[in-house]
Amino acid sequence: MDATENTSDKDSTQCVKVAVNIRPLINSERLQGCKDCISVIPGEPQVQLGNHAFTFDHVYGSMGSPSSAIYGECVAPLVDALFHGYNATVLAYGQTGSGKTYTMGTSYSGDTGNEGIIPKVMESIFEKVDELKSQREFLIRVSFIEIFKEEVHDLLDPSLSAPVKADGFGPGKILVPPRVPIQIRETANGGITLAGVTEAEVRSIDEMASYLAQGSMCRATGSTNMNSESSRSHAIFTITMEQKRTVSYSNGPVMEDDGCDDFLCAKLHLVDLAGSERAKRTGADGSRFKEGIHINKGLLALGNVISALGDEKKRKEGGHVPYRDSKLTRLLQDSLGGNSKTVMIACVSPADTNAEETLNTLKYANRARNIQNKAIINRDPMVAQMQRMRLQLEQLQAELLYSRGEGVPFEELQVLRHKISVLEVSNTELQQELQETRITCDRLARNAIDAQVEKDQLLVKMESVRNGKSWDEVEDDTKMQDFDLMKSYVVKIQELEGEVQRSQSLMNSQKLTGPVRGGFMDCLELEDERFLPKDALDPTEIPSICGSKSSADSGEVVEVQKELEHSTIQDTLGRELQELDKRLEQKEAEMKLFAKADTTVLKQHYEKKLMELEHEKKALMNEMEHLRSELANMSSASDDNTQKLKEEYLQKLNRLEVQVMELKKKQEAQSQLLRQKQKSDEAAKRLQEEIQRIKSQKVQLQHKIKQESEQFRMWKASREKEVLQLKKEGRRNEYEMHKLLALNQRQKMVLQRKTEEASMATKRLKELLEARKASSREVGGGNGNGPGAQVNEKALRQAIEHELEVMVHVHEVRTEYTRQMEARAAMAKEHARLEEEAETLKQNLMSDCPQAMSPGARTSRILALENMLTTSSSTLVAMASQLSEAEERERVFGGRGRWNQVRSLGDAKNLLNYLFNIASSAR
Ligand SMILES: Nc1ncnc2c1ncn2[C@@H]1O[C@H](COP(=O)(O)OP(=O)(O)OP(=O)(O)O)[C@@H](O)[C@H]1O
Repeated sequence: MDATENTSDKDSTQCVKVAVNIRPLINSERLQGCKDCISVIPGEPQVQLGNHAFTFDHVYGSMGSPSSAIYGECVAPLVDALFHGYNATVLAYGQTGSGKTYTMGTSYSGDTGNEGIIPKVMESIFEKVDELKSQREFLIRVSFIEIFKEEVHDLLDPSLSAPVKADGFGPGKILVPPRVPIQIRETANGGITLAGVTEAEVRSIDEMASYLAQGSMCRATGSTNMNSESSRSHAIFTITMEQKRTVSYSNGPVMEDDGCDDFLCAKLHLVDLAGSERAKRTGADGSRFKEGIHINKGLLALGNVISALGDEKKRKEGGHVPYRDSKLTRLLQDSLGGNSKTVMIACVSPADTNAEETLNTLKYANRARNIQNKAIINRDPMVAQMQRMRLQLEQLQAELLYSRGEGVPFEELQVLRHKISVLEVSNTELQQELQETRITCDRLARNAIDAQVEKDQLLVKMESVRNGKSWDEVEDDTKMQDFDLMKSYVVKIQELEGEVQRSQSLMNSQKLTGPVRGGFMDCLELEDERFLPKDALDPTEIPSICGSKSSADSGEVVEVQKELEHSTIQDTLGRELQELDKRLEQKEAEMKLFAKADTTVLKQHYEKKLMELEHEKKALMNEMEHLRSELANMSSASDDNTQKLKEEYLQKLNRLEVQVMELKKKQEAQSQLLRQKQKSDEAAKRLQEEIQRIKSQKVQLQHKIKQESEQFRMWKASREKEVLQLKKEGRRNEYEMHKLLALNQRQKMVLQRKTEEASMATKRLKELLEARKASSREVGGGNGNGPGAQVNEKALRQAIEHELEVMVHVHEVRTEYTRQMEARAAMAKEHARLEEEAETLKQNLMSDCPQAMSPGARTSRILALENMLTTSSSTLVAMASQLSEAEERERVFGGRGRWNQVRSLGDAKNLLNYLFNIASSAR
C-alpha cells in the first residue's frame, strides 16, 4: 500500500482498477475451428479487437502478462488494504464461459490445488495473520451468498448440505429443501446488510477453505451449449476481518506499516458474476431461459450503474445512479462508487465466434475505469456509529425546538447545557459539604445531650446534699444505669420536640400548598427536607431550561425529561426509604433501652419504698401523738422528775418531728420519681406508636416506588413502540421518496425527450415551410401540395426503402454467416473423423491385416482416401475464405445496417432523425 493511502483518509478517491484476462481457446472452441480474434500490444496493457483498441490497467493471457500474475499485481494490494482497515472488492465480469469462475476459484472443491484468486487470498491472509498475531488479535468471519433469479440465498446455510442444481434438484434428483431468500436491509448510515446471513467465524485456512468448498457445492450451476458447468447465479464470497491491537506503541515491536488504530474492521468481497448470454447461442430454453433473463437483467442493471458512474459529465452533475434496479447493484453499491478499493477483472474468450460479446465486455470494462471510489479506513464501527448518532440526536433535538418557534437557538441551548453541567457539579459538591456538616451536627448534638445529662445529674446531687445526705450516699444513689436512663429520656424529649415541630411545619405547608401536590409526596418531602439539597434539579423545571413546557410535550425532549423525572423521583423515594429505615432502627434501639431498664420492677421498687416511708411516717406520727398525750398528762404534775421527763419527751418530739419532715421529703422525692417513671412509660408508648407509624409509612413508600417503576416501565414500552412505529413510517416514507425521485427522474427524462422531439419537429416544420416557400417561389406561387412536398415524400420513401433493403440484406448475411459457422463446425468434425480413419487405415495396411485386400485394391483405397482428405481440406479452406468473406460482409453491412444497431428507444429516435436528415438532404 502506498504512503498516501496509509496516512490519510481524506484524499483516498481512487478509480476502479480494471484488468482483462484473456483465457486460451478451449477444446470445444478448437473443435469448432475457432480462431483467435484478440491481439495484445506487446509490452503494453492494450488489446485490439478488429478496429477497436482499448487500454486497461493490466492485460493477462494471449501473450500479455501471464494469468498467474493476476493475484500478485491486482489482488495482493487489496489484501494489504484489508489489513489496514479498507473495504475491498474483486469483481469478475464477462460473457458466459469466459473464465470468471476459473479466475476467481469459486468452484473450489478443496482437491483442485490453489487455482483461482480466492484460494490464494485465503493463503496470504493466514500467512499475514501468523506474522502479526503477536501484535494484534484477529477475528475473521466469512459469508457466501448467491443471487439466483433476483433472490439472495445463503450458501453457508447449515440446512443446505446437498449440492444445488439450477433446476432445484441435487444430483440424482434429490429434492433439496426450499431455500429461504435473504432480505437486503439498509442501515441508518446507508450501508447494506443481509438479514440473517450466516457469518462463520474461521480460525485457520482449512476452516475457511471448507466454507468456500461448501458454498461452491451449493451454488446453482447448470449446463448450456456454451459452458457445461455454467454458473447460473452471481456469487459473493465475503471475508470480514476485525483486528484489535494487543501491543502498545511504547513497549511493543513496531510494525513496518503500522497505522495508529486500535480497532479496525473491513470486508473483502470476492464476486463471481454469472455470465451474460444469448439464449440462441446457449440453447437455453424452459427454466434455463428464465435464468438467463434474470442474469441478463442483473447485468443490464450493473451495466447501467457502470455507465452512470463512468460518465464523467453525469458524475459531475451528481446524476442518479440506478443502484436500486437490481439486487446485484444494491449489494455492489459500496464497491462501485462507494467506500471500497475495487478491482474489476474482465474475462474474455479469444474465439472469433465470441467477438461481439467480447467487444461489449471490453467496452464496459473500459467505462468502469472511470468509476471513482472513495475508500476510508473503517475504525471501530460501534464507536463511530454511536458518535454519529449522538451528534445527530443533539442536532435534531435542537432543530426540533428551534423549528417549533420556541426561540431557543442551538448555540443558546449548548450554553444552557453547559450551565446545567456546571450546576450539577457544584450541586454534588454542596451535597458532600452538607453531608459533612450533618455529621458534625450529629456529633455536637450527642455532646450536648451528654452535657445536659451531666448537668441534670449534678443538680440532683446538689439537691440531695442540700437535703442533708452525705456525699458518699449521694454517689451510691447515682448509678450508671440512672445516667443511661436519664440520657435516653433527654434524647427522647429532644426527638419528641423535633417531631412536634415537624408536624407543625407539615400542617403549615399543607395549608400553604393546598391539595395540588400529592399528600404522600408532601409528607415525605417535609419529613426529609433536611436531606434534600436545596438546589436539587426539579424535573418540572426542565422545560424551562430547554425551552417552554409545551415544547417538551413530544419527541426526544419529553423522553429525556420523563427519564430524568423518573430517576429523580426514584432517587427521592429511595432516600426516603433509607431515612425511614434509619429512623426505624433508631426507634427500635430506644425501645430496647426501655425494655432493658425493666420499668415494672423499677415501679414496684418505688411504690414499695413509698409504702415503707408511709408506714415509717405513720409510726413516727403515732409515737409523736403518744408523746404529746403523755406530755399533756404530765403538764398537770409539777415535780422535778416529771419536769425532766417532760423535757426529754419534748426533745424526743422535736427529733421525731424532724424525722417526720425528712420522711415527708423522701416521700415527695419518691413520688416525683414515680411520676417521672409514669411519664417515661407514656413516652415509650408513644415511641411504640411512632414505630408503627414509620413502618406503615415504609410499606406505603415501597408500594409507591413499585407503582412508579411500573408506570415508568409501561410508559417506556409504549414510547419504544411509538418510536419503532415512527421509524417504520420513516423507512416507508424514505422508500416512497426514492420511488417518487425515480419517477421524477423518469418524468424529467421523458420531458427532456419530448422537448427535444418538439424542437426537432419545430425545426423540421420550419425546414418544410421554407422548402415549400422555396418550391412555391420556383413554380411561381402554386398550392401547398405542390411538387416540393412530393419530392420530400419521395426522398423519405426512398430512404426508408433503402434502409429496409439493407436490413433484409444484413439479416440474410447473418443467417448465411450462422449457417456457414455451423457448416464449418460440421466440416471440422468430419475432417477430424476422416483424419482419424485415414490413420487407422494406414496402420491396418501396415501391420494388422495386410492380406485382407489385394495390393491393387489397397492402393486404390489409399488413393480414394487421400482424395477425400484433399477434397475435405480444400472444402475447409474454401469455407474458411467464404466465412471470412461473410464476416467481412457482416461487418460492412452490420456497420451500415443502422436498424441492427438499435438497442433502445433513443437509438430508434436517432435513426428516425437520420432518415429525416436524408429526406431533407434529398430535398
Ligand atoms: N485461464 C484458463 N485456462 C484454461 N481453461 C480455462 C481458463 N479460464 C477458463 N477456462 C475454462 O473455460 C471454461 C469456462 O470457464 P468458467 O466456467 O470459469 O466460465 P464462466 O465465465 O464462469 O462461465 P459462466 O458465466 O457460464 O459460469 C471451463 O471449462 C474452464 O476450465
